Amino acid sequence: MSTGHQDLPKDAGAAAPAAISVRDLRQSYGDFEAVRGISFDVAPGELFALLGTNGAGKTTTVETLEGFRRPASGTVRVFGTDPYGRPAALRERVDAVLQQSGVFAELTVAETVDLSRDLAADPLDRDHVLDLIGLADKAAVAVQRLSGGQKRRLDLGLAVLSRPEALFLDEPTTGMDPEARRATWTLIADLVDSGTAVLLTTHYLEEAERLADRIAIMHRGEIRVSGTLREVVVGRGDRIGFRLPPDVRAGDLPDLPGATAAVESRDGGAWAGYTVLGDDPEGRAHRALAPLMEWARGRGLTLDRLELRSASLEDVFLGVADGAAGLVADRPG
Ligand SMILES: Nc1ncnc2c1ncn2[C@@H]1O[C@H](COP(=O)(O)OP(=O)(O)OP(=O)(O)O)[C@@H](O)[C@H]1O
Repeated sequence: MSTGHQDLPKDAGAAAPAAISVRDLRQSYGDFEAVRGISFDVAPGELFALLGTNGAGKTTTVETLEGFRRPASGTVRVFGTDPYGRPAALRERVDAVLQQSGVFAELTVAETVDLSRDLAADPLDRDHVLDLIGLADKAAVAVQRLSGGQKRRLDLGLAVLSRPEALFLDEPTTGMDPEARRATWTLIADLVDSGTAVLLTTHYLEEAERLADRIAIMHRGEIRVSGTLREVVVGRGDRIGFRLPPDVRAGDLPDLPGATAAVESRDGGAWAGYTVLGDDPEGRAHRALAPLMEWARGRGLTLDRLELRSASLEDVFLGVADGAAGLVADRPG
C-alpha cells in the first residue's frame, strides 16, 4: 500500500512538508506566456482549488505538475521530486483526472478498471471502486456506451484505485448530474481526510466552497487572489439587502457605518443593497444592521425580504474577472 506519508522529505521549519510545490512557474506556447510566475503549495491532507477564467492557465499548470511539460522557468516539485518526464518514483504515488480521458472505448467498465488495477501496487478491489463511483450496474457495459458524466466517474475511479498520495483533478465533475457531483464530492473529501493532497481545478464555485481548504483564482496567467474561503471573501464585504419600501427613495436611505448603499431594479421592483466593509469583519454586519433597524422602526417601516449575507466566492470571482481584485485580501507574491 502506498498511502504511508511518514517517508516524505522533511522540510525544516514547516509543520507539514508540501506534497505539491510551485515556485515562480512560467509557461509559454511560442511567444504567448500562458502562466506568468505563480507560486503555491499543497500539503498532505489538503485540497487546494485552482479557479480561474477560461484560458487563465490552470490546465497548463496541472499538466506541468503531472510531468507532461517542462517549466519555461521556475520550479515545480511533487514530494520533493521534479515531475517532468513522469519519473517512476512519482507514478506510484500520484494520479490524475485530466481533461482528456485516456481509456479504450471498446473495453468494458470492469475490464478498464482491471487494466488500471494491474498497473497499481496495491489497488482497491474492483467492486469497491465500482461502488465508489456508482457504476456497479455498468460493469459489463463498453466504455463507449457510457454517458459523458458516467465516463467522468470512471476516470475518477481509475485515478483513486491506486490510493494516490497526491491527486490532480482537472474539472473532474464536468458533465455530472447534481447527484453524481455530490457523491463525487464525498469521495474526494474522504480521500483528503485520509491524507491525500488534492489539486482541483473547477468552474463550479460551489464545488470549491464545499471542498477546498484553500483557493487561488487565476486570471491571464497570474494568481490574483488566494487564501482560505473566509480570507478571500472577507475583503469584498458583507451584503444587506431588502425591497425598497413604497414611498422611500434612494436618497432617503440612512448612512450605515462602513457601508455604501445602492438601489437596483430587479424582479419588477426596486431593491436596496448595502455593501459593508470595515476593519472588523466579525462585527461589522451587526454594527451596520442595528442603525438600519432603528431607522425602519422610527419610520414605521417593515423591510420586506431583508437579507444579510457574506460576499460569496462568485462575488470574488466576478471581481477578479472584471479586474477589480484589488479589494481582496492575501495576494501571493
Ligand atoms: N497547446 C497550446 N498551444 C498554444 N496555446 C495554448 C495551448 N494550450 C493552451 N494554450 C493557451 O494557453 C492559455 C492557457 O490555457 P489553459 O488550458 O491552461 O487554460 P485554463 O485555465 O485551463 O482554461 P479553461 O478554464 O478554459 O479550461 C490559453 O490562452 C490557451 O489558449
